[in-house]
Amino acid sequence: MPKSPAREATNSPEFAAMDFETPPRPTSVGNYFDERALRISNLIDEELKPPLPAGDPYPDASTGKSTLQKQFQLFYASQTLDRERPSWRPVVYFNILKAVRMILDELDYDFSTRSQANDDEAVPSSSKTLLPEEPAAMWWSEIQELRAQLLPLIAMEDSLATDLSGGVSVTGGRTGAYVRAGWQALVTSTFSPAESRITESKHTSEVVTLASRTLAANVEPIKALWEHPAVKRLLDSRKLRLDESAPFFLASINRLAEPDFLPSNDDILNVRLQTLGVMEHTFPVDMGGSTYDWKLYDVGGAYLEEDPKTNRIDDSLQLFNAICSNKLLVKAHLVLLLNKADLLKKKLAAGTKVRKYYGDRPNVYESVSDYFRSHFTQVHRRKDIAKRTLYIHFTSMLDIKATQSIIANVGEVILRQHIKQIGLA
Ligand SMILES: Nc1nc2c(ncn2[C@@H]2O[C@H](COP(=O)(O)OP(=O)(O)OP(=O)(O)O)[C@@H](O)[C@H]2O)c(=O)[nH]1
Ligand SMILES: [Mg+2]
Repeated sequence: MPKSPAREATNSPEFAAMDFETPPRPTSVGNYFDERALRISNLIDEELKPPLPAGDPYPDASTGKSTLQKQFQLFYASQTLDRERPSWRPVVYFNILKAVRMILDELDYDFSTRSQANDDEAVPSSSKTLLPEEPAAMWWSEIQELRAQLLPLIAMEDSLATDLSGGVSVTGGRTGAYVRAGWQALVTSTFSPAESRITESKHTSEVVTLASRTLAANVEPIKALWEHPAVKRLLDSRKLRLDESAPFFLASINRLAEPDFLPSNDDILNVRLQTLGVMEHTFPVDMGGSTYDWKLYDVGGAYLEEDPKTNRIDDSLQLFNAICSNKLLVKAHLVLLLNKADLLKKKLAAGTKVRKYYGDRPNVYESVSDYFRSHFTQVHRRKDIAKRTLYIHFTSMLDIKATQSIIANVGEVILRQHIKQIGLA
């Protein structure tokens, strides 16, 4: 049987983000907190069970680190974000092309497996997935027609990815485009011999120009594909799992396909572009009248080895454990952002249940988030060698207003600490 292309492209285990193993048991008992910790410690190996609402994004390994970096940039250096705006255009195109290709691949796979099931006499009728009332043949010819129209567009995906990755070819299949430090210069700037320096210019690579034109010529088939009942059915049944950015971009295709399209802040925050290696960002920050350069290091998670047997919360708890007990970080402040809270809310509202050890607790955001938070608090309480204050925020990094207010708070805490240190010096 052919392998599902969409599942191949996103190899994360279902709901792994919410599924975790036993954290270490508390060493002391007796006080309320330890009892509570012990109880929590028994509430492990939990799983969130689908069903998933229509179009709900598939949880992937990317937690939103680069999105946080963009929010910092928006807060502390919005003029640099304005300058970079044109370089996000090909990334938006890439996200659209990838989504279109994944939809078509999954439709192919779905149709071929369903035909196989129906042809196979040995398959019990209950396993046959082709519903008798479904106008399969009709929608299949519609999809084939759309595919033929969209072929020139999806054929550009790889060259666009290579363009964005600055010539880095990505092995292991079409997993996406990767960017590393300086990528924006590759797609938006050009060398001006007359001025002997790198200048911002209107230069756009041929690939990007072609992608823009091809996209403009294909607005209708893209819309028809995205709104097609066969696609909706695949999304509802969770057979089709797209990048989180896909619904956002496909729903706005008219605007994005305009020839003079310039990405908005929301577009820039929504794009999915994997980070390669470590990228350093510098922000000038005013602290008590003097300007300091803050450095933000954005680490790419793409090449981190993930053990498919170790679930993500457990992974995060182990990492947080190492951070709290790391002597080199003893002078660092601890701010823990538990991101994508909007997705957690959405899933719980849609009836997704926290299963197993969660017991009879209410399956609502307040209770579930408190439960997750307490695991980290517990690790911090036991492992923080410097007895620091731990600031924990549940965040939704696509929400500009809320995230900017958190960044302002974090900034204030650091500023206060800094003034204290200067005072003590
Ligand atoms: N719904 C939702 N989506 C988010 C949130 N934060 C980030 N995203 C989206 O998640 C995707 C991945 O975000 P990135 O910031 O690229 O993730 P990353 O951690 O930098 O990933 P790597 O570079 O691969 O390690 C993007 O499409 C973001 O728009 C959030 O709070 N809620
Ligand atoms: Mg990143």
